[in-house]
Amino acid sequence: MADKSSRGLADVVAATTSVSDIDGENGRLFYCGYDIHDIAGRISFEECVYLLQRGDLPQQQDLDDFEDELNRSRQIGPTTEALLPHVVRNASPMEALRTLVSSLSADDPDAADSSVEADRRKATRLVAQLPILVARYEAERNGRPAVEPDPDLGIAGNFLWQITGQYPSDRVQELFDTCLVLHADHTMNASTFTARVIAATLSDMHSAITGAMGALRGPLHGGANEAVMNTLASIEGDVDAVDEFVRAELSAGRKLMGFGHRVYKTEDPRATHLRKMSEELSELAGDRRYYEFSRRMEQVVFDTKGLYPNVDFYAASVYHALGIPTDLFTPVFAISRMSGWTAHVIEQHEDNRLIRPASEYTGPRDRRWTDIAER
Ligand SMILES: CC(=O)SCCNC(=O)CCNC(=O)[C@H](O)C(C)(C)COP(=O)(O)OP(=O)(O)OC[C@H]1O[C@@H](n2cnc3c(N)ncnc32)[C@H](O)[C@@H]1OP(=O)(O)O
Ligand SMILES: O=C([O-])CC(=O)C(=O)O
Repeated sequence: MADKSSRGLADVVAATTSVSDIDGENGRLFYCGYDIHDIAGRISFEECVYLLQRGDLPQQQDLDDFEDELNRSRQIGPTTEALLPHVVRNASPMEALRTLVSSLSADDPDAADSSVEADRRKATRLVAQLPILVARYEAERNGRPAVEPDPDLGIAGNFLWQITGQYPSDRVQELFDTCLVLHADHTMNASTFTARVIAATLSDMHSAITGAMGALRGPLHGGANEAVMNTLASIEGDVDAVDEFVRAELSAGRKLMGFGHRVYKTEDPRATHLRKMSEELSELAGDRRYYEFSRRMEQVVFDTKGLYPNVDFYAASVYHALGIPTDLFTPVFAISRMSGWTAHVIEQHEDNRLIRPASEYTGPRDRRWTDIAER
């Protein structure tokens, strides 16, 4: 007989992993044993991807080789190229990207192979291809040719260059790079769990990642960063209007996106970094409005509900200050989380068992069939 169900699988250990770990009571996050406070701002996103997918930080030569491999892996195949204009016309960014990511398998030489070596090659390609797909989406919907990636820039710098058309300063590149590091992995969050469930049927990497994209999109998960920005932008007036807005939302029983977390009982350690980055980038952009609104909102939500901001909260004002369009915020999350998802799929395939939990039946029992004419 199975244990009683845990609503939303809270506190259920659904997998073993050596990719990341969280101490929710003390607000700590670790990637492969490294404290996020120790590595954020010190390792590049490329190093972080290497760490998550291979378990150790790279030596300089490993990193150089890995960066070369990423640069060579950006190309989008003909199937996805052909599909791109159609989905851009008819679908919002996360819908379009979910479909485009799925289509990448059609031209992937390792599509049908789920060996560790093939999974690693596909993981590298997916990490390199997704930022290009987002940039291509943005160019296509604005009816302009895509900006070519600059070989001197890393993933973070290139993305900003391709999206905004402006060459980012070293400091702006560093800050966005740190954002990508901060979002890279987070144990058994909903999208990673989805990816692992799919991988555990011995399905392929692209199927698992397509499912993860679908799970990330929801506003209770990665979609919250876009919702936060829409909330901030909807508040009219000066910073004092935030108090009234928050109280009205909470007393109407509505959730404020960007607050609360299933695991953290204290501040999300990623929010600590993003808050500082939001202030610095707002200064650089010469517009502190959304940073100050965010600070006030954080204070009022804490005073009224005792809730802390999660990773999505300050990400909103950070991405806005970087000039990223609001509906690309969740795609940016996906660009980063691709590193964690792919690492988990590799880990699942390396030591697989089908994931098939039990359920607790709550419907009626012992019913008797009656003919349709008599129901
Ligand atoms: C990358 C990420 O995915 S981070 C999370 C991004 N999502 C969001 O920011 C959406 C807003 N937050 C939430 O909906 C939740 O806090 C979640 C989904 C993150 C966590 O959910 P759960 O652990 O299931 O908590 P649950 O939704 O049951 O909330 C517990 C209580 O706190 C309240 N609560 C939780 N979050 C919020 C919020 N953001 N605003 C207002 N109230 C909240 C709930 O209403 C509930 O109150 P009740 O017990 O009086 O009914
Ligand atoms: O862990 C979670 O449930 C959500 C989260 O913060 C993330 O995926 O980064």
